[in-house]
Amino acid sequence: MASAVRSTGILADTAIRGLFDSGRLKSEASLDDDQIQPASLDLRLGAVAFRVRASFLPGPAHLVADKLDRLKLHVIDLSEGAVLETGCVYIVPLMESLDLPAELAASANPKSSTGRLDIFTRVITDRAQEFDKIPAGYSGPLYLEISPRTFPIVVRRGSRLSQIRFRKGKALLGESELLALHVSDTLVASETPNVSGGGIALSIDLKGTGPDGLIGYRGKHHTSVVDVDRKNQHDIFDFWEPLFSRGRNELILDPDEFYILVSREAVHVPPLYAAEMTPFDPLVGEFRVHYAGFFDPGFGHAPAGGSGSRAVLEVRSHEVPFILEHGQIVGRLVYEHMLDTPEGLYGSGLGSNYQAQGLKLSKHFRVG
Ligand SMILES: O=c1ccn([C@H]2C[C@H](O)[C@@H](COP(=O)(O)OP(=O)(O)OP(=O)(O)O)O2)c(=O)[nH]1
Repeated sequence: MASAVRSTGILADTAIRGLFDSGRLKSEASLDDDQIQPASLDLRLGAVAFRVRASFLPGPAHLVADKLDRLKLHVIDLSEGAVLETGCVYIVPLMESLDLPAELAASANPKSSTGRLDIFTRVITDRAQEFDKIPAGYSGPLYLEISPRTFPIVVRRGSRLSQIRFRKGKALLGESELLALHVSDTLVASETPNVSGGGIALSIDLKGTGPDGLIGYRGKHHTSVVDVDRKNQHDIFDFWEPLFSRGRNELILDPDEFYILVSREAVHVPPLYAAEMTPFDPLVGEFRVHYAGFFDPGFGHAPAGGSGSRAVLEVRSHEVPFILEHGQIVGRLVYEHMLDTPEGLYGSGLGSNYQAQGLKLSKHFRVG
């Protein structure tokens, strides 16, 4: 594999390990074996959760801890596991903390498994004016805001709901670079690739691929709890209602319901790139696609067993019912350069859960 020679880009697994070795990244417990991913680090919950009245940003003059002193309603011990209820907002200090050098910034995103469970999460830093953005040179603790939307969840100290990427300088591909990469490496398997708005468009599949015409799932209400740390644990149909195309090629999104749908196109992230899904602007007011936006290097990459991987989309409509049509553009993938070649690629022996996926619910569910 060709190695990257760049001065800007997203840090790969080896460099993330290097951040720990040099004390730029710290954790109150030793790392889990699979915590470092090809282009990101999973963040772990600490031992307590603060139930707060409402979400907040500390703003430039405040530490999160000061705000918590004023806003906390209740402190929950996570050492043996605890239920976080839907509709409530919790703040959890994370085990990992940062002491970034001046040239390194970072950004956070829910893990795909977290997004697929409709758990709203955002990372907050001291003096933050934005969620999920960690400014270059940040030194201090990290906190996670958690608000389960559809299912109550069980979490515990060490649960991994969110992930962080480290970035040196500007790494984003411009549109001409993106088009050239698409021509050489087929990023999105479409006969008419749409490169615009800084990304390459993804559209929705509402025809269904299998003989039964399954197009997606809608989250049920008043379910049992989902344990975020247990795979293949819950029966799909206790939590999800399957949706079928029945020849209509469209889906009416009900307000305030949560849907898992899938992209029409297969997606590919070559090894020297990392991608992120962003909303498609003109439709932002009508519905929201995805919470979890990071796509790993190697996702959908044939040598890493990824041929044909679709993007799973987390969709929620806002105020009014909205008709989604087959082939409608719902998001864009933006690509960034990696600073170095990852040692491991998504899907290649890393225990990845979603390589070569079609329409796939989170790893917590099983059929039957
Ligand atoms: O909205 C999204 C976000 C990500 N992905 C894909 C691409 C990504 O590379 C893969 C895994 O994402 P992530 O690493 O966030 O998932 P995870 O929950 O940590 O699962 P894994 O254990 O497989 O890494 O899922 C989607 O299909 N839809």
